[in-house]
Amino acid sequence: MNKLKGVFAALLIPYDKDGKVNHEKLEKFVEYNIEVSGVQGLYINGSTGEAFMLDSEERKEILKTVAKAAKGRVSLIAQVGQLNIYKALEEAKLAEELGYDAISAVTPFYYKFSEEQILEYYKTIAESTSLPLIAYYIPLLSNVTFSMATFEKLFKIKNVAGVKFTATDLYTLERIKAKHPEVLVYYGFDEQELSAAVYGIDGFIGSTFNVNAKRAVKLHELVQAGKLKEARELQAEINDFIDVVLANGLYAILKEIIRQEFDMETVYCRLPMTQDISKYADEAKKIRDKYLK
Ligand SMILES: CC(=O)N[C@@H]([C@@H](O)[C@H](O)[C@H](O)CO)[C@@H](O)CC(=O)C(=O)O
Repeated sequence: MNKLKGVFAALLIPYDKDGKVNHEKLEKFVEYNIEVSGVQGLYINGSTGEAFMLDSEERKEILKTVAKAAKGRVSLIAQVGQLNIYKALEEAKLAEELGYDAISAVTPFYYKFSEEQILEYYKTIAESTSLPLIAYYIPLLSNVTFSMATFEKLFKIKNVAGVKFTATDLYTLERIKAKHPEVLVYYGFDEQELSAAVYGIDGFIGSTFNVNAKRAVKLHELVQAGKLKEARELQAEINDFIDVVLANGLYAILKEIIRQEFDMETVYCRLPMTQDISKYADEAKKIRDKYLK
């Protein structure tokens, strides 16, 4: 399970102007994450990958390209959750065949599913492969909130090994870790890494780790060593960076920073996101020079 601990970037995806995934540039994005940013793992087809705007074939091709580019250097988690559970099962099977270390699945959204229906969704996906499954809990975007009782039922499902906890309810976070030390818990708000790390959680999954993972790894180490004053100072340094990134356009700035590293042609976001991010180039260069050199 150690392969599943640490700092994972929620991988950004370079799209072309026509909305197609640019796989040649995607390999570069993977290279940058591993060799420059210093990630310990990659979380594929999550929110940051704009994956909920893709069809299953596009998501499968991304899983293949990332596995090929990573060459076993870092751990890989494939997010397969979606409303079409049959496609989720296909993607989960593919991830297992490609040698991914785990699968993950966002809570089913849009329709008001009952607790029983949500647990059945997780059971169906979890039993479809031998891989550990990390539930992707993000009430902010999914509109699905679990009680502690629901989390307890979720963790009883065979192969459910953890939760990617992207919420500010640190009371529940602490209760999960205190009552289920065997469950892998990842925190999802990069700007609050310190607040979660003190509860002894296992890892972090986030967008800014595509370019700033080294600091997140260091912050985790400082907390584990009990050096909280230094950890607070580092979180402040990280948040100075996150402040300007959020103020300018999260995905745009982060994608531009990677693009500039390899002097690649323009990359895009996927509609309905703001597609053309080239106007952020100057700001991204300033941010990169100030915070990432
Ligand atoms: C709502 C959201 O996008 N949250 C991000 C954070 O990394 C977030 O971008 C960061 O904390 C800056 O606010 C991640 O939790 C999302 C994530 O891990 C994913 O893309 O699957």
